[in-house]
Amino acid sequence: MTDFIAIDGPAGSGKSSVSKAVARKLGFGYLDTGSAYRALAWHVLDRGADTADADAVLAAVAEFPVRLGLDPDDRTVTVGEVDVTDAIREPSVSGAVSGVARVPEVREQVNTLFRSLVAEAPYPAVVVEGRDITTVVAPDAPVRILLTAAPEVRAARRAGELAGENAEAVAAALHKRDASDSAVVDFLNAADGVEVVDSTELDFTQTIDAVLAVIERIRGVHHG
Ligand SMILES: Nc1ncnc2c1ncn2[C@@H]1O[C@H](COP(=O)(O)OP(=O)(O)O)[C@@H](O)[C@H]1O
Ligand SMILES: Nc1ccn([C@@H]2O[C@H](COP(=O)(O)OP(=O)(O)O)[C@@H](O)[C@H]2O)c(=O)n1
Repeated sequence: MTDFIAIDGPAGSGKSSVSKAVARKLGFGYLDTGSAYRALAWHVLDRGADTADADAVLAAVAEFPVRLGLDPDDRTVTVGEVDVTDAIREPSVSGAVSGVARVPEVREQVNTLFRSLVAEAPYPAVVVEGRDITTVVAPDAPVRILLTAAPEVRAARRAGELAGENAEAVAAALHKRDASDSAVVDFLNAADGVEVVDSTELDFTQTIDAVLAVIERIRGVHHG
């Protein structure tokens, strides 16, 4: 059985970059669950529909040929024949994604996909990051981490990535998305047994080391 290393947290807390680095370091797979929600939002928009329309979202998810890899060095995402890797990071998709994430049938369908990708993974473990991995997708995972950082620090990191975008607009969009998303699943408070890593005062390398320390401690305890 492939182990889940479950990591949740709000936007810009470092989930993707830190999880990827940890997976590389340990020779594990990496699954960015947010990219599935983003790809579905892209798919809804591509069909000329609105993600606020739950019926349109359900129609789109019924025909949603998404492909996600587990290689931490290849973040390619495709929908059918279309490579959407870059398009799903566009502000238009970020602004629309919470609409698809709030539809329960969508969550069930993508969760089934995530569990089967991990079950069939050619890795001893997969670092799976998102919002509800520690609580819904893999509540029994041996390692469960909530990665947090102060809101202004998260907004500044995301604005730094989106060069050319207005920093205040990026911050406002990020906080609005967190508010919508946290009404669906709680990723601001750690569930019982979930370890908190707060990266507010840590640089990137220190954050990776903090996550590795949690994994090594828990897996060390489990496997002697
Ligand atoms: N501890 C940290 N210190 C400084 N920058 C960081 C830290 N962790 C992540 N970053 C940077 O912040 C940005 C957002 O991180 P990302 O991994 O995309 O977050 P998330 O997946 O949670 O939205 C990236 O540019 C990343 O390199
Ligand atoms: N497990 C997950 C992962 C993402 N999502 C949704 O997908 C969106 C994009 O997730 P993401 O992880 O790519 O976002 P960032 O934190 O990278 O900005 C979130 O804003 C949520 O709406 C979710 O609902 N559950």
